[in-house]
Amino acid sequence: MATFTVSSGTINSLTRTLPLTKNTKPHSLFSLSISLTLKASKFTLRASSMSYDKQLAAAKKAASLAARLCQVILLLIISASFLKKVQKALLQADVQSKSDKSPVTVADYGSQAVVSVVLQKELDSASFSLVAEEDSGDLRKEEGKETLQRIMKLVNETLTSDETYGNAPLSEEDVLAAIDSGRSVGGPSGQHWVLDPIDGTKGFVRGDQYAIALALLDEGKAVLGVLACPNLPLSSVASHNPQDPQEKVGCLFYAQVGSGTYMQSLDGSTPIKVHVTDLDNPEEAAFFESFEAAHSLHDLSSSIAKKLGVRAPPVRIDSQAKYGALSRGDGAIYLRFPHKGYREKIWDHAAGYLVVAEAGGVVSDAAGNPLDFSRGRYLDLHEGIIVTNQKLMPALLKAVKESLNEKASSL
Ligand SMILES: Nc1ncnc2c1ncn2[C@@H]1O[C@H](COP(=O)(O)O)[C@@H](O)[C@H]1OP(=O)(O)O
Ligand SMILES: [Mg+2]
Ligand SMILES: [Mg+2]
Ligand SMILES: [Mg+2]
Repeated sequence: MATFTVSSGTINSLTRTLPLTKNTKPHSLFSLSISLTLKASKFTLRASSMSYDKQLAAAKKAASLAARLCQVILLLIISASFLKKVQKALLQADVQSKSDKSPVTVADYGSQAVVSVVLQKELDSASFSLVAEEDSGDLRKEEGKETLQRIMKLVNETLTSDETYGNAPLSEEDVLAAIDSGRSVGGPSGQHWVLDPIDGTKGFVRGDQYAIALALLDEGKAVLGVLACPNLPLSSVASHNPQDPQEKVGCLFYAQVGSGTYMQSLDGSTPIKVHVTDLDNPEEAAFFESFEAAHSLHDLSSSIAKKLGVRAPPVRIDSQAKYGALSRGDGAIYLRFPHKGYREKIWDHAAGYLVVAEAGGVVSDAAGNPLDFSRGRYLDLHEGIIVTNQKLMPALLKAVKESLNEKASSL
């Protein structure tokens, strides 16, 4: 039946527009089979989980290739510290500052261009919509010319490393256009890709954790989430020994709505299904927070952890790698409380959200409301974001509420 390829979002909008009157005879509608799907929520789920396989394959390919580009640049940046002054200065030009003072690198731009090109090559580019962090403004300026050439070279090398793309190099203009395809404003209808080409740029530049985070929204809901975490160990972060050269790093997490979360190595091992921890005693919980104190109030997190009775110190890592690590049970709680005035963006959470939700976890704002990705480029939130499993969430919400009240009354 044709409706098997229709997503639940499309079914909802179709049924909204069907001319249903009290005289409508069930058999007269093109598909009262569609209205049956509304009753049969199981079918709707199956339809939605079956519908995104092609997009998932494209998203995994795009994120893996972008990760390859980032790791090449990271090696150069790290080795720059061993090079002579001139080369060092050249490579430091790879890291620049945006108007909001946050860093951006040739890898952020290159990753965004690669993901945009791969998705458009693999899927129907006519209906392509991408909400992404970077834009080409600075690269179009006179002083951005050299950087742009470098990005173009890196993007072309990355794409030709995949034999399916042959050898048709992109021009500077193609690269600029690919980056700027990320200017979509998203919203509640239709399908939109959501990309953070490097989430955790500060971690990337330090050689620590970062992620390429790619999600697909359908009718405002996250239906696919892919997180490539090139520096995340394949084993638990809790037992990871960074001095051990035998320990493998490079994880690819992916989730499709209704189908669970899987992890494989970035170099292509067999995927394994992952699940959040089933811990119910907060005293044994490990909790994640930002490495950067400027990104999240560490004092507030420690007050919450104390109320819960958490004994272990926080695990501080950059980027949505925290969502990936939590989805496989490396830790039980992730707390994020940005400083006043900071507005969270959808690309910083959409992929991580689905990876955790499909692994059995819960992601909400500090008041317990689900995250709403349908409102454009920003997330409108109450205070912060909290993530844990179903069992720990009630106690966590209570501790968060108490700590926020204490903070408010101390001001
Ligand atoms: N002042 C800020 N407060 C909160 N988050 C921020 C701030 N500045 C940048 N970010 C974003 O926070 C995320 C990383 O946070 P963390 O590693 O602390 O979880 C990144 O998405 C980063 O953007 P970017 O994607 O540019 O790195
Ligand atoms: Mg940034
Ligand atoms: Mg980010
Ligand atoms: Mg980013």
